[in-house]
Order: sequence, then structure tokens, then C-alpha cells
Amino acid sequence: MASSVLELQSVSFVRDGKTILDGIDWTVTGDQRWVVLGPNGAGKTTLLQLAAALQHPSSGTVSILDTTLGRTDVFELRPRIGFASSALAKRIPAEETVLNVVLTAAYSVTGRWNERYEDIDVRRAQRVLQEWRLGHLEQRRFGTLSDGEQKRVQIARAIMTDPEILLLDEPAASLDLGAREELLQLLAAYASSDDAPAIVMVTHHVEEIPVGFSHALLLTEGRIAAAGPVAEVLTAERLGSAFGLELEVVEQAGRFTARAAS
Ligand SMILES: Nc1ncnc2c1ncn2[C@@H]1O[C@H](COP(=O)(O)OP(=O)(O)OP(=O)(O)O)[C@@H](O)[C@H]1O
Repeated sequence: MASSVLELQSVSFVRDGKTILDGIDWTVTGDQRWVVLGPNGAGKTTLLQLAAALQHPSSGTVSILDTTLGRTDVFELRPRIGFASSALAKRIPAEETVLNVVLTAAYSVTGRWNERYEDIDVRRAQRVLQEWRLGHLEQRRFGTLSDGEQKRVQIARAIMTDPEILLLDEPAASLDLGAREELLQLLAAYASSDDAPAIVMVTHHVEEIPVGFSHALLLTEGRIAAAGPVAEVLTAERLGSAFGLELEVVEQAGRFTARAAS
């Protein structure tokens, strides 16, 4: 079995007297691709922020890539973690070129300013852009891209540093059908490659789970309702209970759909 890249033990997260996460025990190994699902406010984004070393737990331990939060320099740890979220994307300057948005990841900053980049970084950024079907856009300003293109740039940026774990917060949110399907195809291809890192993706919709994702975690009111292989977790009963309605869930060729039971 692959070794763990993320391990949460008895983790709770409290803010302003509100318990946002409670008693979370969760292990992710290098060969796993997880989807995290749950109703609005369940704590999914908070969970991802702990995994990204952007927050510390109120109690319990969070170990990321064999280092324990609170006992490590997060500035050394963060470049080993790929993270993409719409909150992070809002900090990307609209006038920055696509190539620079990806290149700056090498230094974990969101604008280009005065860093010097090696040719090898530029070549890697160009290769990653090609892989995410963005090669023709490398000199375009980030702010002029479509939502679908911007989402792909965010992922390209997150994987630029060759991370050991990739965390994606709602990568397909707000995309139209074509852009969503293109992104899911790219994510499925990336997730299936041998050298891909562990992946954790937060989403609201089972329709947004790429083919090949192996595990699912269902979060409700800050607690784990179910966690394990997708076939065991993404059942009508478990999803219905998490979202509080009777559901029909269909799996076909590795993709899922869910709707209210008639
Ligand atoms: N800093 C904070 N202080 C107080 N409450 C917070 C803080 N951050 C998050 N919360 C609350 O914690 C809960 C969980 O938030 P979180 O964003 O993690 O949930 P989520 O599952 O990602 O939600 P959504 O699906 O709506 O994006 C929400 O009720 C939110 O309002």
C-alpha cells in the first residue's frame, strides 16, 4: 500500500465559538483520488484549507507529507502542495499573462514582480499549459479568459511545482456543460497517469466527479458521514441521508448522476 500523504487524527476546527469540523479521522495515500461532498456549510472548504496547511486545527493532529502542522515550517511545506480554489484565483492579477500565472507558482506567489526564472521553469510551464490545452493562450491576459480557461489555468498553476498532493476546491463550479466536460476529461486523464500525485477534490455535485476517482468522503455538519471507496460511499442511501432527501443515484462508465427520487 502507498504511504499516507495526509492524515487527520481527531481533528476539530472551531471559529468564533462555532465547531466547524469535529472529530475528523481521515487518511489519504499517494495512490488515491478523493472527492469530498456535502451540503453547503458542511465544512468542506475548511477541511481543504487544513490539508493545504492554510489553517491549523483547534485540536487533533494534521500530518501532511510526513510533517505535522504546528511542528513544521509551513512556508517550506506549501510548495509541495498544489492548491486551486476560486478564492485563490481572485488574487491573480487580471492583467497577468497566462504563462506568468503558471510560472509564478514556482515561487508560490500570485504576481510576477521581479523574480528571475530559469529557462527550465519556462519550459515546464509551457509543457503544463500544453497538457491543459492552454498552449495557444500563454500570452493572453488572465482576466480575458473564459471561466473554463481560467479554471484550467488555476489547475495548471497548482501542478506547476510537481506537487505531492493536489487539492482542488470546486474546480468545475460555474462552468457550462462543454467546459465542465472538457475539464473532467483532462482531470480524469491526469488522475490516471502513473506520476500523478494524490488528489482531493471538493465538489457539490456527483456529476462533477471525474472518471477514475477512487474514494469519497461525505461531510455533514462538520463530521464524516461516510468515507471509503466511491462505490461504497456514493449510494442513494448515504447521499440521500447526507443531503436530507430521497435520491436516485446512477453510476455509468465511471460517472455519477443523482436526482430526487420520484
Ligand atoms: N472564520 C470563520 N468564522 C466563523 N465561521 C466560519 C468561518 N469560516 C467558515 N465558517 C463557517 O463554517 C461553516 C463551514 O464552512 P465551509 O466553507 O468550510 O463549508 P463548505 O462545506 O465548504 O460550504 P459550501 O458548500 O457552502 O462552500 C459555515 O457555516 C461557515 O459559515
